[in-house]
Amino acid sequence: SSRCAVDDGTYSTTPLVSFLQRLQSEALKTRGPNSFDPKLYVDLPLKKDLNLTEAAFWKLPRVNGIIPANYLHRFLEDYFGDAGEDLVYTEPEDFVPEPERFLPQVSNPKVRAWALEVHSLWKNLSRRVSDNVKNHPERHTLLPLPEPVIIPGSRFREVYYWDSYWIVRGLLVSKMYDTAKAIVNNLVWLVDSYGHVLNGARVYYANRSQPPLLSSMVMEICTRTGDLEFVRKSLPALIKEYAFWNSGIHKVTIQDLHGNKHSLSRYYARWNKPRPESATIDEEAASKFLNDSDKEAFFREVASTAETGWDFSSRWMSNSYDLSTLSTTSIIPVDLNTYLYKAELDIAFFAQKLGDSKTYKKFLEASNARQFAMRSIFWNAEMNQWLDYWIRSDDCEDVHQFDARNQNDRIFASNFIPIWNWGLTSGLGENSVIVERIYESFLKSGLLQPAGIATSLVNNGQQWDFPNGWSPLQHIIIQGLSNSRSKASYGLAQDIAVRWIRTNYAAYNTTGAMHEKYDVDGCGKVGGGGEYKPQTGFGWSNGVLLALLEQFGWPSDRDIECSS
Ligand SMILES: OC[C@H]1O[C@H](O[C@H]2O[C@H](CO)[C@@H](O)[C@H](O)[C@H]2O)[C@H](O)[C@@H](O)[C@@H]1O
Repeated sequence: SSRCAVDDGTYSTTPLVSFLQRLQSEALKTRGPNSFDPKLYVDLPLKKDLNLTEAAFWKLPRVNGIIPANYLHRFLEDYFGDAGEDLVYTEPEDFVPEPERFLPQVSNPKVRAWALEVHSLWKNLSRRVSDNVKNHPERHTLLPLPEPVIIPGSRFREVYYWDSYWIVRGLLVSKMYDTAKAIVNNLVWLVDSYGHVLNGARVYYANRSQPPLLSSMVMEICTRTGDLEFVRKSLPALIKEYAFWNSGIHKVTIQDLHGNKHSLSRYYARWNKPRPESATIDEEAASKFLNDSDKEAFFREVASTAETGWDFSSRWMSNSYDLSTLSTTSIIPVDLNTYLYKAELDIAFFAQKLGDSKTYKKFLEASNARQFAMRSIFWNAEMNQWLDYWIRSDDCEDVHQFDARNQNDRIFASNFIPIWNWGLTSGLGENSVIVERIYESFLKSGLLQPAGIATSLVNNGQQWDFPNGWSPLQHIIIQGLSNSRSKASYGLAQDIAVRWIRTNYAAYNTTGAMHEKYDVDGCGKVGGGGEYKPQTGFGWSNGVLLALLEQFGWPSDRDIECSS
């Protein structure tokens, strides 16, 4: 990992988070590692003030340094509410059981009935922040978002940044425009308060963000509703968030072989300690590092990987099987820059609509520059894919010199994320030829599996690796393939959508739930691996399912069951 000195303005933690982390570590000693979820403890709301709670905690008896289980249990009951209790159920005001003209192209009765069930799941995932949080913010790690929220589900009891994009996509299919706007308004509130959208709406997530898709949410809502007033209100936050990703530690300058200097962005958390929500796990993982500065560097890589949304994946490791080789801050990622290119185009579009020609021009130029940069640094003409670029760990220069050997030629779904925006291929050759090459490259990559697109080809037990397939990645690549204007590519998009919908359906029938991730190795299999138990609910999977059903429909004579 990178050892270059960087002034990153590392975030300070709050007394509440420090205390809850201490509680988490004591609870692990008492309860043992089986089924232990460290996040639970940092989500607990306090019933009384922190000083009273801490005083009672220090008075608890310890036997051989361990708090006895019955004492811990009583302490938790007396001093804390349940995790998640600070968000209360609320019926979304714009929810109706069957919206008018809901999925008109889905005529198969089984699929229709299921789609309506998935639509009704928005009610399960709908919450508002309880008044307790507004009255006593210092007793909660939850942030007091002003408007109703949709959560991913299960242990993810709070709003997440990039999940929200696919939740918005699904809400738009469900015609829940006000709920979709409320989600964006909450994220705008986070930008106003913190200067960026947080990984999630908890104080312990303030040290990092997640893949930046806020402008894309505004764009989808604007396209559906034509609400320019909503765009006008959101635009300043989009511009402010853009600056966060394009300055300071997130900005990287690299000079290509022709002497052109390019500005690209990377993930970089302002944190070099264990993640509070997984502190016991991070401490254990870091125990193999002997000195403090190596530990700090490792914790920084861990938190920065959480910022990527791909936590964790061989994509960020120099040794695919060894988490201690995480090098995220030394990687310039293809997907992040694709999202930022999209943000530049979105902001330019909004500015033009609102008559702000200066902003329009500035962001259009920025998008052209990033297009050029991505072509120069990421594109690999032999593989016909875009590859993440690794900065060598001993390269501490302000301007890095491009070296083609530093492109990471391992195969990941992210190597195809730029097809979300075919504008990024401009300058790569004649459009239909390049589409054909990328299409062939994708087919040969090994990523396409019986039940969808695998995240990578490495089966190392990490959740953003083989054999897991994730809804957001399916959706982006399907969107890209279907937007290429090539018939073959559209056919492939539809084929992947059918595989994905079938596997979601089969798993729903056997487990009664929508899942956070799926195993694409076979139809109906749910995903696994990683540091926490697989979760259900699930915001982005519901959103992607509804969006795909809207785009491709489901005719009455097409089977929904897994084909043998
Ligand atoms: O608690 C561990 C980590 O959990 C989150 O990451 C995963 O769930 C998120 C919500 O669905 C999703 O956005 C992310 O892509 C998943 O990997 C959280 O975002 C991490 O910061 C956290 O450490």
